[in-house]
Amino acid sequence: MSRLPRLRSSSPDHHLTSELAPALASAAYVNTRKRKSNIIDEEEDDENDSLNITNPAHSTNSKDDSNYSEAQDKLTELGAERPRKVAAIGGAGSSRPTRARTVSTSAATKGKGPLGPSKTAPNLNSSGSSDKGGTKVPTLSSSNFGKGLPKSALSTSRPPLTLSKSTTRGTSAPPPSSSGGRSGPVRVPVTTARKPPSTSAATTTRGVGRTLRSTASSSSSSARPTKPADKLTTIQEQLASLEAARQADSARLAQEMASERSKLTELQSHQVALSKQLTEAKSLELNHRRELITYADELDEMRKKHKTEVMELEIELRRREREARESAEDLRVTRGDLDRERSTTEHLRSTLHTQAQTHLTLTAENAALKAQLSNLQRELEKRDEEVREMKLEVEEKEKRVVQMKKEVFESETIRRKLHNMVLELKGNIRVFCRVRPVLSSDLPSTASIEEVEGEEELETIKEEMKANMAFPDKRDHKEIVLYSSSESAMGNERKEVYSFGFDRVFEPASTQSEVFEEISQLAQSCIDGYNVCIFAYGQTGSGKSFTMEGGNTDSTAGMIPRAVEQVFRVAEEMRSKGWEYKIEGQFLEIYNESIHDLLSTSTSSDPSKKHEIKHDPKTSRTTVTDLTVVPLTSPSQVKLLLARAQKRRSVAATLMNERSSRSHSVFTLRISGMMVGTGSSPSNAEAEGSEVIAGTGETCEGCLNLVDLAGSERLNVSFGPGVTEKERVKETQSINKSLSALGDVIAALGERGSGGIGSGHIPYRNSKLTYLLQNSLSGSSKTLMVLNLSPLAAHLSESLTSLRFATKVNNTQIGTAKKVSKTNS
Ligand SMILES: Nc1ncnc2c1ncn2[C@@H]1O[C@H](COP(=O)(O)OP(=O)(O)OP(=O)(O)O)[C@@H](O)[C@H]1O
Repeated sequence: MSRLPRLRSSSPDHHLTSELAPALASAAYVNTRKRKSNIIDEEEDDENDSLNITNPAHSTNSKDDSNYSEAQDKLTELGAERPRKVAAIGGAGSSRPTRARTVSTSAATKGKGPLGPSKTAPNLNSSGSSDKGGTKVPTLSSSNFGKGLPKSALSTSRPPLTLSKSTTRGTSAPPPSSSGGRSGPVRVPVTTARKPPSTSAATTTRGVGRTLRSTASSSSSSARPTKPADKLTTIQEQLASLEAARQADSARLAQEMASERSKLTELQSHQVALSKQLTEAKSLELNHRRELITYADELDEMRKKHKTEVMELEIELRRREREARESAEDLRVTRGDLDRERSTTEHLRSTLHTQAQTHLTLTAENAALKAQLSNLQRELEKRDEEVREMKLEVEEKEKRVVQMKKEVFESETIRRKLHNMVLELKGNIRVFCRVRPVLSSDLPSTASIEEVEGEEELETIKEEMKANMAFPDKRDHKEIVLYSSSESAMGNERKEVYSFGFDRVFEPASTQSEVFEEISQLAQSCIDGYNVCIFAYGQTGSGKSFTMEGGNTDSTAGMIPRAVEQVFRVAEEMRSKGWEYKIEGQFLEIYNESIHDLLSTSTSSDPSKKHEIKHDPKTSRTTVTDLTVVPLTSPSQVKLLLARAQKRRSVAATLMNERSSRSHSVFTLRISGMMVGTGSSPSNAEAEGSEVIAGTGETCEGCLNLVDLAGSERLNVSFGPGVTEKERVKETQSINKSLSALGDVIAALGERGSGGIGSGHIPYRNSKLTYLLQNSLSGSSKTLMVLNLSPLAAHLSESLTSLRFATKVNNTQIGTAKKVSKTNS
């Protein structure tokens, strides 16, 4: 860049223009004259054709004028072109030469810019159009022409030549630049400036010819009839004047041609010199342009490099700024952390202070605790000593427990013996008497409850219905007295008193639990391995079923559920004493001397099933074939069995009406026990942790029979309307047979026990009932008969019969009961 001014100063415009202008002007002039001469020749030919007049002088003048004009244009062009090129180099700076030339050309065409009209253009005076004068010849003014040309070329004594500006040239040539401030040369358009003068001259010449011809023709046409000779004379005069003028011009032009030729020679030598200078200038310009290109390339390179560096610096700057921001953020965070750390440190200091105080306190407490610990250790040692002593004591006591258990076992055996002795002393067959209360159902239909107004009246009626009974033994409850009055044959009232004594008499107000309290001893005997048989004897409606089965509530539960409950309870108690028990139950009915299974799950009784009674003399065990035997695991299970049996009896009752009153039902509870010892069985929970007592293997099997006998009445009072005579007779015979057989068996047992006659035979086989209860009625069993009595006076006779039968049984000595047991040892 710094070298550019130097280039501009070394090539000033004015210097190059002053050197080139003369040579260019002469060269342009020669070329222009050559071309112009050809054009003039052509125009002269045209004029000669139209006028048929040959005028060499005029031809020469026209050719010279046009050549001069063209040379002037060429000079103008050359003079304008050189400064333009130099100006382009100096002014454009970095612009390339070729490009500058192109721009200059277009600008010259438009007549604008540095290549506008040159200063020489205004010097070309236009001295009017040839159209006006018609004969005016264009002249070149020497004063104007001298500018821009070498003085040597203009110093000729050539007459002033006035270049008449034609209308065509004036309108087509561009006007002088209005920007006047520009000092560059104005280029005259070459194309338009070259031809119009000659064309104008030719046109003028041709116009003159045509004018002459038209004038001649018009004058000849108009004057011919009048003065043709005058016209011809006028024309000849004009021709003469024209010829004189032409000759003068020819002479002048010849002189000028000579001077022009010498100028041409001089100009050619100048042209050669200028060509050399031009070549040198071009090479210099080329070098400068190369340098410029090189500098421009270097400049571009430097600019790119600079731009790259600037960009890198900007990136670096942004990176530094970002790092600065990050550093500032880190600094802020670090300050925050530092503040927090300071506060934490403060807090820790205060905590440390507190901890130090706490440490002192704890140290003091620790010392105290150590002292306390040593005390506790001493105490612990003392306690350990005590524990050891207590362990020894426990061991001693455990030994005592084992010893006591053995004593319990032995005492249990003794208890059983004593219990059995007590029962034997009481008698192996005992009789209880129970009188049921008067029920609302006992009231006559004429005195139903609804009709009875008050409780007292009801009680009064009940008292009136009662038989005259008394229970004089208020201490032992063993006596019942019945009073009856009858008329004798003489008509006198005969009062009779019947006193009966039994093992226990239960008044109407007695409860189920009071009755069972006496019976429970027999249940205990059953668990101990004795066969027990409990009868409920009495007329229909006397309360046999109530006594044996009872009601649905716990308070009204009968002997069967209570006995079962007690058996389970005692069996559980005996478990801790080394005894394991298995309990089974069966429930059958004897009706018309045939056995029916009341626990069968079939809906109807199978007549094909014949239940037979079998006795095992070795085990003294009685079994009934095809009878359902249910293992019992809980007392509540018995209630379900009783309900099932009741259901089957109800089904049978629909067929035979009140069959329960006309049949014997026997519930048998079979209890099998074994002395397995303690700890030998996982189910013996109480033995865990205690010393194991080996089982003796002793077994026992008891059988508890709870019998609800058929109604003992011998009259047909309770038979229903649906019972046929034959059935009635058969039922009555069966009941009488079985009950009398029972009485016979008891009587036979009594006789054998007392050593009387017929002691050898016991008629068990006379009825199914006695045969079934053979082992429970023999001397090896305990038998209890509960006599149920109706309290009603209407049933007094039957009550007396029952009391007499019971007394007979009660007076029987069956013998000594035997325990059914085996000992492995
Ligand atoms: N001690 C009593 N206390 C209250 N009610 C009783 C008592 N004894 C019996 N009964 C009632 O008397 C009625 C007859 O009793 P139950 O059916 O037991 O007589 P039964 O002798 O068994 O007659 P059947 O021989 O016809 O079976 C029943 O309604 C019963 O509830």
